[in-house]
Amino acid sequence: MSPLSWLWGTRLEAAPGQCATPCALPALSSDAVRPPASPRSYTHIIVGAGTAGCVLASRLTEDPGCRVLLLNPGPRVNDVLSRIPLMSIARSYTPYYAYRIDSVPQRGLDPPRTVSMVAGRIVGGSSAINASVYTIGPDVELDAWAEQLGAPSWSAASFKALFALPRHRGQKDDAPGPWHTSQPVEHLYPLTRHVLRALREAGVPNVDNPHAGEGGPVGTGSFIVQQTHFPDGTKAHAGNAFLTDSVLARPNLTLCTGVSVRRIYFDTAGNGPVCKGVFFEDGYSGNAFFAAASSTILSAGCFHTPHLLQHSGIGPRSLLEPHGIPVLREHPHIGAGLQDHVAVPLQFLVPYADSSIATADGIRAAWYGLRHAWDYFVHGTGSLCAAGFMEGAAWFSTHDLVEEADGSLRVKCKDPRSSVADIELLFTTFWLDEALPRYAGMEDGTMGVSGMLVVLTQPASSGSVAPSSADPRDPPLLDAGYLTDADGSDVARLSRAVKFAMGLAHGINQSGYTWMPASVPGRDAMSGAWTFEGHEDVTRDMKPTDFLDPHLVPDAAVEAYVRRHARAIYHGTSTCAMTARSERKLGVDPETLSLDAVRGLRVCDASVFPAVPSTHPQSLVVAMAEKLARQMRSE
Ligand SMILES: Cc1cc2nc3c(=O)[nH]c(=O)nc-3n(C[C@H](O)[C@H](O)[C@H](O)COP(=O)(O)OP(=O)(O)OC[C@H]3O[C@@H](n4cnc5c(N)ncnc54)[C@H](O)[C@@H]3O)c2cc1C
Repeated sequence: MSPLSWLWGTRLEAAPGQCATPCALPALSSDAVRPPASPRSYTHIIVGAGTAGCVLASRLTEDPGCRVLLLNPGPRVNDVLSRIPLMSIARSYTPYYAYRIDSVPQRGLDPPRTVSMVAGRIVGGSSAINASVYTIGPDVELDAWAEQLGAPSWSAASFKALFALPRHRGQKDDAPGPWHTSQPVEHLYPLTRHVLRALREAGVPNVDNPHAGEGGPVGTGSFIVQQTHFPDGTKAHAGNAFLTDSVLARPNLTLCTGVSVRRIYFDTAGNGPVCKGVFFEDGYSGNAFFAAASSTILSAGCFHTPHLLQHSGIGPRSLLEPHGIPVLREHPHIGAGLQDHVAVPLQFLVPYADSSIATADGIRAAWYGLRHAWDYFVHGTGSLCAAGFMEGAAWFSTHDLVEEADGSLRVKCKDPRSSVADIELLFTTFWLDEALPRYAGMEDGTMGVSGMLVVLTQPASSGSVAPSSADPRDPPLLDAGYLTDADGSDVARLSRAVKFAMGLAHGINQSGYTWMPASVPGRDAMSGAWTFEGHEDVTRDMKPTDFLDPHLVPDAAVEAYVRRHARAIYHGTSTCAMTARSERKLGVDPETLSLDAVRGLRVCDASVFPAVPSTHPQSLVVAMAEKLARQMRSE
């Protein structure tokens, strides 16, 4: 490989030979509503070369008799930055690589505000720009879905062989498929060690490998995060793990990048709509094209899959008619049910050397970069492997939180493998604000910053995806419905978890390690003010570390902080959810992933999950796509 291609990789945007670029198909007028007389035809069209789409394309084309067209708006990118886990996530801020759509103002937040919702645009989709965290949910969660859906194939036992099992560094690489995961960080920042000890003492056991052992992955435990990496430390995502150069060279696979599907074409002549193909548009020339197939799979992700269906006349009448979109088949649930993990960031000051602050600190950044580049390129380890600077994590259920006689909160869980966590704590050695502030307290350069995300992984709230206009090019209206559940359970559980987290921080400070509050309830990170609104009398005599003492912090201050600071962590799901076969409620069939009452169309991406899973979703998206591909090949 030449140094230049090592740096830049090969960008497939319309590469001759590998991409039947739109120019190889006859262009149509941009307002064409009917397909040409003899369109180019494929066995399957896959809409979206994202996480699920890449797996499906790779597996389906193992059968040489099947011809697949894979369509994606963004290019295939394999330059050096896309391979370094820490750098690849930074691309989630750039429109060329990622969609960033502002939600409608979230009325559950105070004050109501928009929240940026992010999804991958390049080949590999969100898996190519995400934080690489690899988690498999507890068996009991999938088993509950299987029962709720009346679909035995969703049980944990049928998924078991489809998950990549994480290995530790140094272990033999025996991953069953192309998807690899590992615990990349060999040296831990001191904070992570303190946090793991504090968690253990508070009842959350330290687990070496949460995915190993009998009875499935743990639902209550604390550990070093596992991330999707190849053995050399390079980021593994669906695009580079499943769509390798040799897969792309298959004559029966056509990857077409730089194009967006604008409408699904249905034949309505017979008994119900039958999907016959898709209209798509070249993002560069604006030309429109049509391709036909007997089977179309929508894998455009939880925002764009329902949006595309709605613009094709499949969705709730009440959302389509105001925009003049003709209703082909009313599907009241398409676009409903958007769920996401919602997170509350707490931020702390730590000794400068125990933080990754140096990466953003002028001349020190160069030295830091060189030191960590050495670790990464020579040993395949270190901070550049830890996307989001995440080292430690913990899961537990708020049902297991009990208040001790001294008022502190502890986790008491009888069987760590039989619980489904509704809280995840994620520890980072960096700040968590998108605005990258300099916190009050860091001015003299002796302190760095670290963060903890308190994540609600089983929210009761949900929202929706809806068309914003008659034009499918306009981004959808996204409403995540954060913290809007009627009985307020989301805020209540998050607040309890924030109190537990503050107790951890308080204990760490008391043990002698400096973990000072920077942004916590009662502390305004930017102004440096310490106060509880309406409780100024309490605040007056409090030292900074007292603001971590859950006994001194009023519940109302914690709840106010939760509503003020809650943010997305981009795990959206459930906008075209599977529904139980017995219920006869229109949705996606759990056994075949076909859309009810429509023929020739399946949905395979995070939008089909009946609810957001309790752990990070990419492992389940990949396993589901593997499962569907096996099933389709045996049909
Ligand atoms: C910033 C970020 C960090 C995350 N971190 C983690 C993590 O650490 N661990 C984890 O497990 N999960 C994480 N996630 C979530 C996880 O990556 C997603 O849940 C998962 O990858 C979704 O897969 P998908 O196949 O449903 O959709 P995607 O992977 O998003 O794929 C959708 C594809 O469809 C394409 N598309 C969209 N519209 C059209 C159209 N009109 N025509 C054709 N193609 C179209 C898109 O370009 C994209 O390639 C993160 C997500 C983000 C955004």
